[in-house]
Amino acid sequence: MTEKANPNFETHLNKMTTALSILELSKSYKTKTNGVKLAVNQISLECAPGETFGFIGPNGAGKSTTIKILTGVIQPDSGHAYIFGKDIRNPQSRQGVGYVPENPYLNDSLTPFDILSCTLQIHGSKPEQPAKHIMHWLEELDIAQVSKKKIRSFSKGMTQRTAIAQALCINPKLLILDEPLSGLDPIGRRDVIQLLNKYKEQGGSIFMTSHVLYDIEQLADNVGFIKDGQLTINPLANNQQTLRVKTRGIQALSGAQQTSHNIWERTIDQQGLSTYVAHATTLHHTLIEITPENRLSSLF
Ligand SMILES: Nc1ncnc2c1ncn2[C@@H]1O[C@H](COP(=O)(O)OP(=O)(O)OP(=O)(O)O)[C@@H](O)[C@H]1O
Repeated sequence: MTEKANPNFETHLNKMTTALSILELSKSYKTKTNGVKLAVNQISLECAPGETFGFIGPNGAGKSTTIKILTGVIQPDSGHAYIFGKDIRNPQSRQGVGYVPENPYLNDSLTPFDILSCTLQIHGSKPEQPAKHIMHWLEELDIAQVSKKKIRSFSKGMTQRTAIAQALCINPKLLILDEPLSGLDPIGRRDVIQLLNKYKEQGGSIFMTSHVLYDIEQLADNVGFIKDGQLTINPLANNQQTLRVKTRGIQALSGAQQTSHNIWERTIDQQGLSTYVAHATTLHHTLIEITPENRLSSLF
């Protein structure tokens, strides 16, 4: 596509400074009953360099469809997207972009070492000592010991680790991650979150989906909530933090639920906290804990 053919050319020029920008992107599918399903409905968003954008929404909301468009797997019906100012219709835009798909498919006759080696070549990435560089990333993902084993013998978690090493080894200018933590055990999840935070600290940009909202809250600077193909940016921006208060006592507390014997829990906003705790104390309750509620979960 030429610049002149793009009706949003002026906006496009402004987007040269963003890691990712999406402008009124739409995609529909034909349904089995000859109908049309609008999977992505005129969505627009921006992810600045060095920013992590969390892209969340329920099953079937349009997340993977958006990611497939960005990664060139499918074409949009209309709209535009740019990676560091390059139109995604140009495959060059994806040079230097690390991608972890949902359920990564890796050629199972290859080894992690082969896969990272091919990936470096495809992206024109030329580390000084390629073998050492590859082993560094396999060590970071804790799969160095199986670097020469074929993927076909791997568990889901090991395959996922290989896909993440593959995305990171090119020193990516942008990471596009579709459920990157799925299939990982708790230690693996913690390690990968640490790696992603390190990548962020070094100025990396991330566009990611996750059903684990806690992970998004840990990593994302901005959040987009998509439902039925429609996107809301930072849906909780003006909401107050809510808190979960747990107390122990015999008497019932108004608004609280008894979750086990003599244990009472209630979600409350910050403003109401002191009154509620004072009320609980009057009724001889002991405060057990106050924890921040996962605010994003309230969107679902
Ligand atoms: N190839 C396809 N053909 C027809 N419909 C499709 C196709 N791919 C996705 N859809 C439909 O488009 C909508 C969006 O699907 P998509 O996979 O983008 O959702 P998602 O947000 O990634 O969901 P999940 O969280 O379950 O992965 C859904 O209604 C889905 O059934």
